[in-house]
Amino acid sequence: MRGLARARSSGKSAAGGPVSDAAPVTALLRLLPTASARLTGGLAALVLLDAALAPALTVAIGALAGRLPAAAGAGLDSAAGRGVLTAFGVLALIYLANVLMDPVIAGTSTRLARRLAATVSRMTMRGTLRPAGQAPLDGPRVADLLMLAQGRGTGQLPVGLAVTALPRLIAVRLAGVSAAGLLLLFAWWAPIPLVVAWVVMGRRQDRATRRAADSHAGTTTELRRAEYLRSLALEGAAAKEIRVFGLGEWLVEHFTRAWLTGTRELAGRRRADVGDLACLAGLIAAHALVLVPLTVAAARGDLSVARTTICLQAVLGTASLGWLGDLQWTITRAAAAAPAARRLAELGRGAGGSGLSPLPVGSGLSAGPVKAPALGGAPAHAIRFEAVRFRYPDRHAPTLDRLDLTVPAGSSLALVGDNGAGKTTVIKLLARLYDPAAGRITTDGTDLRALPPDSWRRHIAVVFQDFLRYELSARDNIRFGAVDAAPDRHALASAARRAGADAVLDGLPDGWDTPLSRRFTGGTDISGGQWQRIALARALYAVEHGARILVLDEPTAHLDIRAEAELYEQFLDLTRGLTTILVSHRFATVRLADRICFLDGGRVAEEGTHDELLAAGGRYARSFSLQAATLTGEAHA
Ligand SMILES: Nc1ncnc2c1ncn2[C@@H]1O[C@H](COP(=O)(O)OP(=O)(O)OP(=O)(O)O)[C@@H](O)[C@H]1O
Repeated sequence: MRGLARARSSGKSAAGGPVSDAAPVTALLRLLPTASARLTGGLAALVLLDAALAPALTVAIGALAGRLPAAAGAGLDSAAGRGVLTAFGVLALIYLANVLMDPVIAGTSTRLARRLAATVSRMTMRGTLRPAGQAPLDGPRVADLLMLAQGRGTGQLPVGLAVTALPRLIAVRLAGVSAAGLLLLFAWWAPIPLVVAWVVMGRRQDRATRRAADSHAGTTTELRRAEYLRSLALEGAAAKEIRVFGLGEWLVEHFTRAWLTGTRELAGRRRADVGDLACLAGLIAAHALVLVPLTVAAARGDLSVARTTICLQAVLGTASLGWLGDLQWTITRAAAAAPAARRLAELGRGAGGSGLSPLPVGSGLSAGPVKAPALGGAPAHAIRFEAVRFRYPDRHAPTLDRLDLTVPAGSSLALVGDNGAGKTTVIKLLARLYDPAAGRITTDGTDLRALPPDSWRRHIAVVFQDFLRYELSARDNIRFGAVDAAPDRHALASAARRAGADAVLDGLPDGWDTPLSRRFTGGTDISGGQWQRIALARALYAVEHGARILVLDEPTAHLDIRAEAELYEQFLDLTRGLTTILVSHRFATVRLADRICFLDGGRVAEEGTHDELLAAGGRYARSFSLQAATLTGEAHA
């Protein structure tokens, strides 16, 4: 939230783009019609009606009280008595309407709250998914916004609660306004001191609430750490490691520490100071200023019983213009998701928002969509990295530094190098998750930045090192390789067979429909190697639908020796006609490639076939011998 506060003062979104500056409640009010214009309109009408009933009730009580003295001795069948009965009847009707309004308003606001929660999630998801590149999503500021938009800030309440509380707040405020108006029955000046005193007091306390809300949200980096540690303990993914390494107590302790640090400012209660006491004194003085002359006028008979009763109720009613404690607190804390969602919804909008750079001026190519290269967009000749320089935003040193690399179309290239050499980064740049800071990447001479990222990506099928294990059906896991295409049973079966995933599917209780997670009914967990085959099948399904560049980042990492050997046997079949990039530390895998590049210091240090590189006796040859010696040693042991 500190990021938000800074962004507010600079007129920029914490998420990067320019957005309107909106306090939580204002942002919430703007979102409501988006959630449902019909329900918002209906709710506004109900709230206005409800607000009108409050002064009507006050007046009806006054009218009844005013008729009671005349009817006291005359009996109910007298004209005065009938007047009392009529006044009572009207009062009862207004009261009944007042009582009935509550459930109607509650029902309408609950329906609107449901819609709003969906709208906030939709805006957040769309905004987060919009940037074509990954850069706009990196960093703690977006992480803070995401947490707030999901209602996971500390002490934050579900956004729907703001909608259910808001009508009550508005009704109470309007009742305060009408109470102030009724005081005009006594004197034109009577509302002024009470309204001023309550409004000043209310604003003061409201500011203090906002400060507390802002300060607690400002610590979200620490609170996110706490949240992360808690989720590690409570969610299944880390259960094995936590037990094996005995991390349980460490997690509990560090969670507690992060939580307490993060919430310290929130926990610190505000003490009453001189300003508070002055406000209180002003409030007492304002009441005295009105009540004393009101009582005197009533005692002198200058004010009728009915008017006196109405005015006394009205004096008490003006308190609704002041601080409404829990109600305001609830709304402020629940509405915090609204500005965060609005800011996230702006992600990726405007120049540079995609996180990808436009084509440099003078490059000779238009920045708009260009005619796709031959073979439906896949390279017919080569993909080239030309003097590519790239640095991650939070890093000082470049990860790639004047990297020159050629991948001839239809051939396979292996990237090797030490941990952190930049192999995966090369893949990310090729998939345009990031763009180079300098240099360019071309496909048959066309700069990738001249191609719409989405259509370029259709030509690429990737099995990332940390590929996703979707907790969905096996079919969906594979179909996601070409999600826009109509599901094609033959293509699915062919991709599964080529990836060696058919045996995995045969073993599933419900075949293709089995959810690959025990968290879902009928679901099951599968092994790391089996997941790798499913991920490979996903990439091959993309190939079945036209992708011509296949990227395999550590394709054999989870495979057993037999499965690895099988992959080698099938390698030519799997990659035939494709431009293939292999990233691996396993030289047995690497040597299958037509050419091998050894990355070091952000550029290509050695390049050639396996035999050429061995003959050169450089880093590749030394790494290969080391691995071979280790494996031989293991075999002899
Ligand atoms: N999102 C990121 N933000 C900041 N730095 C990153 C990010 N991703 C990678 N890096 C850094 O960039 C460098 C290259 O990482 P990369 O993942 O490309 O290496 P790699 O050669 O694939 O490594 P490995 O063999 O360990 O998989 C590393 O120093 C890494 O810490």
